Amino acid sequence: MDLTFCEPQRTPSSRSNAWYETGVVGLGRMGRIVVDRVVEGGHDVVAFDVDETAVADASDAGATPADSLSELVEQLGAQKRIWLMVPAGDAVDAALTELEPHLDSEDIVIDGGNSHFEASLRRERETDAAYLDCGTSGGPAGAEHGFSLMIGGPEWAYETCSPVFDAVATGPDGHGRMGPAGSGHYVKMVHNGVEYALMQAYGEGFDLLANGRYDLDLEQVARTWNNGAVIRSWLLELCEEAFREEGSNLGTVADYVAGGSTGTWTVEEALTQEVPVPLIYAALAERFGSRSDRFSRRLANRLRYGFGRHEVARTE
Ligand SMILES: NC(=O)C1=CN([C@@H]2O[C@H](COP(=O)(O)OP(=O)(O)OC[C@H]3O[C@@H](n4cnc5c(N)ncnc54)[C@H](O)[C@@H]3O)[C@@H](O)[C@H]2O)C=CC1
Ligand SMILES: O=C(CO)[C@H](O)[C@H](O)COP(=O)(O)O
Repeated sequence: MDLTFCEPQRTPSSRSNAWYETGVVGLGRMGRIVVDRVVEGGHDVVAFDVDETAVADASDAGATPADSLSELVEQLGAQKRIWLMVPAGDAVDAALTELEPHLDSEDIVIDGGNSHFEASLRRERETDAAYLDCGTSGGPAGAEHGFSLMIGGPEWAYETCSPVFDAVATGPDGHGRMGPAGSGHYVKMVHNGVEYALMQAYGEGFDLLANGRYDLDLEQVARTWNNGAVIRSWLLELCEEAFREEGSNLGTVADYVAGGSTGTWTVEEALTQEVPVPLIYAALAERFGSRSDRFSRRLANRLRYGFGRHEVARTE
């Protein structure tokens, strides 16, 4: 396995450990939490989103509003630190393209979204600023306790931004520099693969309990497991919450799971590295399989008739 990413050769002409202002771009579910926690941490924030209402709300929460990216840059002054929390993909490139004429090697851009690590490597090469790829975990629930931040990029930039990472994360232990450019988003990609597999494992266990020999209260099972059991976890607490709010049979919750991009990247990378990840792949396949009638199951149904004259189950 050869995963030798090059450390960026650029270094700023002068370093500063002082924290100035943080620009936050993208004020949705996650970006707004970044704003709130940075403000609560005693730092100044300049906030921009293409959605004017989101900017006004962030302003009410103590951020300085910006009507455009160029206004955000003007308000930040020298040594800009800009945290992108926009959807992965085109929105990141669009923001960077607009920011780029205003950036130099003293500036730092943090991408806190779920970007593919190879896109982050490209962006790190293309920008004049120091680029930190920051995998973010904790979801909107992180508003209260903070996120877990997995960060890749130059060490000086990571150290410079540490006060703000302390504020956005659960604390100093809630963030870490994983390594050079790309490594933050690489670790987050694998994190999401693990997330898929854990969700699948809990799902299968509760499926058997829901359809097994006993009439069980699954909220009670989850609560009991969450108190001291080997398999206790935050995802299991979310299972407990789901059964409490939806009932043991999950009520009207559909047999359909959206998402899938980060799990797909994990499986693709595992194939490239020839590392077996059968659980993560199975979880991803189950997710894809939830989106339509399973052709493979329908064919198996018909093939049993072919070889054994077993009755074919039909929809009508
Ligand atoms: N929601 C979650 O649980 C988690 C999300 N993430 C990642 O964080 C990133 C943001 O996710 P969310 O906050 O959930 O998305 P969201 O959809 O709630 O918010 C995205 C915000 O970005 C704004 N936006 C889009 N393009 C923009 C642009 N060019 N300039 C300025 N603003 C722009 C939108 O108006 C919106 O307010 C994504 O990459 C996501 O994958 C990471 C971990 C957990
Ligand atoms: O990163 C996350 C959690 O850790 C996000 O919630 C992400 O959207 C989850 O991935 P998917 O949408 O594929 O389920």
